Amino acid sequence: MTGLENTAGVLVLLLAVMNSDQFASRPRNKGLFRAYMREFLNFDPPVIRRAVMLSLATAGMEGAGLMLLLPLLTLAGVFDKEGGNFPFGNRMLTSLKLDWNLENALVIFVVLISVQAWLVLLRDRVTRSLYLRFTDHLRQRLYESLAYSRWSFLIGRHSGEILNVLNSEVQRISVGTFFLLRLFTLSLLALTYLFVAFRISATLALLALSTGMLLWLLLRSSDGSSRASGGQLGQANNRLFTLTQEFLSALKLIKIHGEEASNIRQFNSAVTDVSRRFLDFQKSWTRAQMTFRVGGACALALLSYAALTLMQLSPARLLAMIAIFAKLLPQLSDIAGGRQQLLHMLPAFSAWRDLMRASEANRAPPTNDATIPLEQHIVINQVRFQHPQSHLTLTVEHLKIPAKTTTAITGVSGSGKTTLVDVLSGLIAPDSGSILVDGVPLEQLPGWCKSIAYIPQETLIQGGTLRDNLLWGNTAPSAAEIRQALEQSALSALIEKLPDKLETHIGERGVKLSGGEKQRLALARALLRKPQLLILDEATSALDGDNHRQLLDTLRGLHGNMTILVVSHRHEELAGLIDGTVFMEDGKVGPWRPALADS
Ligand SMILES: Nc1ncnc2c1ncn2[C@@H]1O[C@H](COP(=O)(O)OP(=O)(O)OP(=O)(O)O)[C@@H](O)[C@H]1O
Repeated sequence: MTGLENTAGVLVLLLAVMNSDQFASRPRNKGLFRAYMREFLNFDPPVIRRAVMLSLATAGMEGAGLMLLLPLLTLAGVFDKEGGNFPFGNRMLTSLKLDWNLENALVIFVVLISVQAWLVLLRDRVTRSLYLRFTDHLRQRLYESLAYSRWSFLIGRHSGEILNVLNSEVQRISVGTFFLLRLFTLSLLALTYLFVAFRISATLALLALSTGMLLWLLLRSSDGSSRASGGQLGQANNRLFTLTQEFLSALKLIKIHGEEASNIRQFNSAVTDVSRRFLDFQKSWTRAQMTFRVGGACALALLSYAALTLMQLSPARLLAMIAIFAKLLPQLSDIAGGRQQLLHMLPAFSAWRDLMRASEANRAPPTNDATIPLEQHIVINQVRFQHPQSHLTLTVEHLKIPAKTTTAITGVSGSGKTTLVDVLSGLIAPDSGSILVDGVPLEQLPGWCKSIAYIPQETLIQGGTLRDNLLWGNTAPSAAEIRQALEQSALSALIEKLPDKLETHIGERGVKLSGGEKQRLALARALLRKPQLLILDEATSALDGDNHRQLLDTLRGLHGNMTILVVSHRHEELAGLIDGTVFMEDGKVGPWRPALADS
C-alpha cells in the first residue's frame, strides 16, 4: 500500500471507531474489527482513497458554508458588526476579491452549497458501489474457496450453514460496511461542526464536547448486547437456512408422510426467532439513539442557558452555536447508532472468516484439463481409509482393475462400495497406501478427475432444457457428438417425439422426466465427457424392469470402449455384461475376480 492509502486507511479506522477503547477493552472485538478492516482496506485501495477524499471534500465544503453563515447574517443586517466578526468567513470573501455585499455573499453561499451537493452525489455513488462490490467480493471469495476445497471438508459441513454464510451473513457484513462508510462521513462532518464551533466559542464547544463524551460513555453499556444479539441473529439465520434446505431436499418424503404441519411449525418458529433477534437489536439501537437525542437536547438547553447568563455570548454567536449543535446532535446520535451496527455485524464477519479459513485450510490439490488415458490398469496397494466418526475402515490389500473392462463392485449396503469409488476417483485421499493409474500415482495426475464420468443413484438434473443438461460440465460438444451420446444412451427416440426436441424444458430438477429418462440423460451427459473411467454408483438400482434393461443394453454397447465400474448390490443382474467382480465386506475389498470364475 502507498503512504496515501495507509493514511486513508488509518483515517477510516480512527474515525470509524471514534471510541476505540471500547473495542480495545474486548480483545476479540478488537482482533475481529482489525481483521474486517484489513479485508476491507485491501479490497480496492484506490476507490477507498477516492471515497475518503470525497468525504473530506464534502466535510470541508460543509465547514466553509457554515463559516460563511455569520458574515452573511451580519450583512443581512440581522446582527451588528461584532456578531459577524468572523475572520475566516470574511477572509474567504476578500480572498475572492469580491465586494463585501449581500448579493456576492449569497452567490458564494449558493455556489458552495451546489458544489457540496455535487460532491455528496459523487461521494454517495462511490461509497455505494464500494460497499456493494465489497459484498460481492466476500461472497465470490468464499464461493471460490468452497468450490476448490476437499470433498471430505464439504461433506462435514451442513449445506444450510454454507447457504447462511453465503447469503445472510455476507448481507449483514454488507449492511455493516454501509454503516462503516457512513460513520466515516458522519465523523468527518461532526469534526467539521466542532471545528466551526471552536472558532465561535472555544469554551462552549469544549463544554459541548464533554457533554457529548459523557453521553457516549453512557451508551457503552449497550455495546455488549449489540454484539451478542449479532451472534444470536447469526445462529437464528443458520437454523432457518438449515431447515429450509432440509425441507427442500425432503419435499417428496414430507408429502408422502404428510409431515407438512410439523415442518411448517418448525419453520414458523425459526422465522419468528430471526425476527425476534432482529427486533432485539433494533430496540437497543433505537434506545441508544433516543438517549443521545434526549440527552443532547438537555445539554443544548443547559449550554444555551450557560452561554446567555454566565458567558454573555452575543445573540449572533449563540444563534450560530445553536444552529451548529442542532446539526451536530443528530449526527452524533447516528454515529453512536452506526457503532452499534458495526458491533452487531462483527459476528457475521466472524462466521464468514471462520468458514473461509477452514475451506482454505482444506483446499484440494489443483487439477488441470489434460485428460489422463487409462490403457492398462488401475492398481490399489495397501490402502486404508476411515471416514471421520465412522466405524468402517476401508481396507484394500491389493486390487488390480484391468483397463477397458466392465467391473461390478458388489457387497451389502454399508460395506463401503461408494467409499471405494470415492478413493478411486481421487475425491477422497486415503490415510495410507497408493493408487496407480497405468503405474502413475494418483497424486501425480492432477487431471484424473477430468477423465472420469460419475453417475450416482440420485442423478443431478438441473432445471432448463435437455440441451442445458447435456452441456453441463462439458465443453462445447459438436452436434454429431451429442447425437452419438443420445444414441448410446437410448434417448434419441424420446427426443425425436418432443416438439421442441433438445430445447424442451424439463422442469426444476427434471421433474417432467421419469427416473429412467433422467438416468439416461445423465448417462448421455457422462458420455459427452468421453471418459476413460465411467462409474455408475447404484445408478440402475432405482429403475424398473424396462428402464433397467435399457440401461444395461447401453452399457453393453459401451463395453470395451472405456473402463466401467458398476456399483451394485444386485450383481447377478449384470451377468453377461461384466468382465469381473470386486466383492466387498465390512470395508474389506477383495481382489478382482474374472466374471466366469465368479459365476
Ligand atoms: N460422509 C460420510 N461421513 C462419515 N462416514 C461416512 C460417510 N460416508 C460413508 N460413511 C461411512 O462409511 C460406511 C460405508 O458407506 P458407503 O456409502 O461407502 O457404503 P455402500 O456400500 O456404498 O452403501 P450403500 O450400498 O448403502 O450405498 C457408512 O456406513 C458410514 O459409516
